[in-house]
Amino acid sequence: MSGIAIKICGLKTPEQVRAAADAGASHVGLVHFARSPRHLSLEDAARLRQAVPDAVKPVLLVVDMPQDELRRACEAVRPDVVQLHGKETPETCAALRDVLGCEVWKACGVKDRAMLDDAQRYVGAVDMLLYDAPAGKLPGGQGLAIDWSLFSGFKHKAPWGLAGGLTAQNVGEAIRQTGAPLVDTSSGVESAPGLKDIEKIRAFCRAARDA
Ligand SMILES: O=C(O)c1ccccc1N[C@@H]1O[C@H](COP(=O)(O)O)[C@@H](O)[C@H]1O
Repeated sequence: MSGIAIKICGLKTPEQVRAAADAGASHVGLVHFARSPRHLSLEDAARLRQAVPDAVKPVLLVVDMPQDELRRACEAVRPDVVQLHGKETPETCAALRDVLGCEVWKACGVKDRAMLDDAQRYVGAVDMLLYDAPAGKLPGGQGLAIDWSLFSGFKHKAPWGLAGGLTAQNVGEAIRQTGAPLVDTSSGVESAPGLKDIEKIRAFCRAARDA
């Protein structure tokens, strides 16, 4: 069995959190972004966070949230990780990392080698770079895959993870092609936008662990 880290994002119920944890997820994502079909109020996110077992890290996903608001959100939800999925600059990320008292991950949209090179501006400012497809109508959660061949021969200078359109069917190939140490999925384990499917969560975790 591989030691790959697995994040299942956009969970809404304690049953889904338990299913992800039992299936071997290392991280579960709680989305606080009003335009997302996976949005949770801070009250609901704080309640759901209590259902996360100690062995699993809760990740609070936000988009371009002002520092003071995000600090208060973290006090309420107590995540182990904040995932910044907007246009936050390296300077903003570094400042947040200083004040939040938890890990800070930056999602970077990449569709070509120039965008991958540009994302390296965040090295040193964040705890992990999470590569995703570039923003479309929404900044993420779009089910769009990256061209994995971009990572071929790329020398990573910081911890990193792979997101974007990952499913039980393609995650094994994605891991083999990219060597990603962490994989992250949201829409790939749903039966409709915002509706998680527990069987798909189990199948995704199995496929990632078996890769
Ligand atoms: O999940 C969302 O609704 C979302 C909203 C705004 C920003 C990011 C969001 N999700 C993250 O996007 C990537 C890729 O998701 P997908 O697997 O392609 O659906 C992942 O990190 C999600 O956590």
